[in-house]
Amino acid sequence: MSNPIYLALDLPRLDAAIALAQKVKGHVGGLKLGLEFFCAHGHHGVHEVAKVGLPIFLDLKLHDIPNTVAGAMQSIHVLEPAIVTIHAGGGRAMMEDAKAAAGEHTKVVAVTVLTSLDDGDMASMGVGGSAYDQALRLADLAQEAGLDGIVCSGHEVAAIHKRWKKGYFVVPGLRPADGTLGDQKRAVTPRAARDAGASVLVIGRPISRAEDPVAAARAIEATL
Ligand SMILES: O=C(O)c1cc(=O)[nH]c(=O)n1[C@@H]1O[C@H](COP(=O)(O)O)[C@@H](O)[C@H]1O
Repeated sequence: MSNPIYLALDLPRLDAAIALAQKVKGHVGGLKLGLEFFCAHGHHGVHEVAKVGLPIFLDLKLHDIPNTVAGAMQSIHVLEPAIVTIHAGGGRAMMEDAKAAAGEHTKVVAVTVLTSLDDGDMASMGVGGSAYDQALRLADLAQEAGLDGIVCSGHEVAAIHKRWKKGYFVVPGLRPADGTLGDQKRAVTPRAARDAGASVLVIGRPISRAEDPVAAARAIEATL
């Protein structure tokens, strides 16, 4: 099985992101470029990081009216990302149009409930039920819309897997057993997420902020 870890390169500097990717590339299976990186470096930055030679996950979390999201998907065709994120909360028509506009080899996955949110946040946003309930509802909607998969926490992935056998499941909010949570509220260990059926394990700060990122990546890889 190929390495399921995608390293989140949430760094403001292009040279630092490339240097980190080069260092750990033997211990991760792909590189995730998110909003911090894309807003700073755009297409040029993606092309530069792609030279490291690993698949690119473009985490743009698109969320707008269907026409605008479809246009954005077309604008990133040329980057040939392996994975792109949109928000399931944009609704079924938005997800359908995003998938229709995506490149043939790009997996389009919808974020259900961010791993930085918990049941209290659901209540404060007027969402009925728990974060778990909402993640399952939005995963069903993403499946109906014909997407490739979803992003969810390690707490829901097993239940969603049961309802969507061929889905592609991206799980962030991962922390080693002794890791610092930071802003993540629904965290599990990388091993627990993999055992629950995650296809992709997104890991950022536990590697990028470690004193020795290579040792941290190796240690996580060894638990899988
Ligand atoms: O779409 C994502 O990748 C994502 C969804 C989510 O619910 N939670 C989440 O943390 N992420 C991303 O996953 C990465 C997690 O980073 P760390 O918390 O540093 O491991 C960040 O780049 C987030 O943008």
